[in-house]
Amino acid sequence: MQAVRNSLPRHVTSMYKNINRNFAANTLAFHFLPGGALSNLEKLLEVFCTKYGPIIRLEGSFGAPTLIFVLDAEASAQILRGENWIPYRPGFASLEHYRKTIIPNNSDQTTGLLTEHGEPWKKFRSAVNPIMLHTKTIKLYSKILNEVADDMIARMRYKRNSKNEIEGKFDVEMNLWSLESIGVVALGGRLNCLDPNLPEDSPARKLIQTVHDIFILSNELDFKPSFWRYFATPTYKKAMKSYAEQTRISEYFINKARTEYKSKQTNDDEKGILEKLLEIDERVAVIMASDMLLAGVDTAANTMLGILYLLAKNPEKQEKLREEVTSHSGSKAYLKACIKESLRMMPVVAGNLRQTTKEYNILGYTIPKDMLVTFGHQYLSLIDQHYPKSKEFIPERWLVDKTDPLYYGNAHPFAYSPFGFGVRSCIGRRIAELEIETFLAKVIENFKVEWNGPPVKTKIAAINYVIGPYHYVFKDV
Ligand code: HEM
Repeated sequence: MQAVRNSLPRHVTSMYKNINRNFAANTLAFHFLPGGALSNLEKLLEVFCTKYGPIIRLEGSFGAPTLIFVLDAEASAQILRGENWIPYRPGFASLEHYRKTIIPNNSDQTTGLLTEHGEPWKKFRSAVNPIMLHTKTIKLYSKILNEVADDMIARMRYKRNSKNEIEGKFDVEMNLWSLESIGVVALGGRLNCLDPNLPEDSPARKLIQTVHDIFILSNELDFKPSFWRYFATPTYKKAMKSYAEQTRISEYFINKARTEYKSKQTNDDEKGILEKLLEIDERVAVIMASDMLLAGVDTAANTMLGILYLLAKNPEKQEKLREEVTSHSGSKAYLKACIKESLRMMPVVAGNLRQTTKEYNILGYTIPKDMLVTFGHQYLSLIDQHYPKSKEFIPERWLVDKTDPLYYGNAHPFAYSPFGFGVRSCIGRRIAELEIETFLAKVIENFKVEWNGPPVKTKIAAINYVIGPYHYVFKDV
């Protein structure tokens, strides 16, 4: 059996090298491709797949690892299932370095879901799963997430100009909403990110700034070429400071929440995620809170940016959603379908990643042990073979029955994977869905969303970002 093909024409090999120079260990970093737009990546993968087949090897260079692209749903299924005992997903290298080497006496301590692998990851995940994935506990946040959504709607009205556009950077606005939302879960209370009069020196404002800095800095260190592994670069120093600051402020909020919990008697049914995590171990609570703040802000914010864009471009679908939302029937079927469809077309994570723990022989290729493999689910969910009329926003495909050619169940189940797969899939999925459902329903109830400009641009850094200029228009319903 031949090892994964790498007998490529010279120009393609050199293009690969360019790619790999910018490729870091945990995800795709294709923003440097000409134009930096996501469509380029899709086109590139389409060309690769047609020319070289569904399994492609990108040779590593300049310290970046070699990467295998899997662009076949069944092959993805075989590897992801084969790796589902203790999945190894490398990444967040600078954060891992901070948690394992910079924090004193921490080398033998668990550091959390984003930075652990193997048995330590499994132990941590087993401890937090029953709390983080408990439907009843998640539902406790409905009321407060409604309040956050109401406040965000008020903020949007306040920020709107005479043309019904939001002044300033709309992505930052969405980040404030998502940080406020995940803050109530991770830190047990409101951060007041949405308050225009929040004092400059408040811990909340510092946390907002620190989380923002971390997104920028970790992207620089983890996904772009950098010498921080050899010496302390200025970006490295800033990142270490930000990681420390985030831990310090998280501890501050958690201690505050702990004091409040102590003064009131709550029965088990009313205890939220933070309260329950604190009962396991304060360390676990602080780490989990930090990871929620890191993993839960840009992801939810960019998902919202994508959904609002797709609904703006499909006014009749938006109207249908508005009918459901304003009927107050309690049904969320179309709302959920719109979110699923949006995550199919504009998923925030383009490709899941695993490091193989054994050799695989698939489709005539050998994928050795210890290879980084990325599964191109965004590519797969945008081809007609899996989703007919794949480039069209059709939420109905998630609702129709088997007899309809659009029925989503006709697609291979591994063609769609916005929250990852198996035991290592997104632990914040239910929280994210509740946040997004709550806020999206309010937006559609209050505003007719339009897009007044050329097609939206996206870029891939650690995740898919919807980038400006933002041409959203929010007219009163
Ligand atoms: C729409 C929003 C979100 C999307 C699309 C998303 C997507 C993902 C994906 C694809 C993964 C990798 C899964 C895998 O490797 O199989 C992941 C992991 C993770 N996500 Fe999310 N996520 C979202 C929101 C959130 C939120 C709100 C939180 C906060 C609780 C969160 C916390 C995490 C954590 C901690 C992990 C690592 C899990 C582990 O390794 O065990 N995510 N997410």
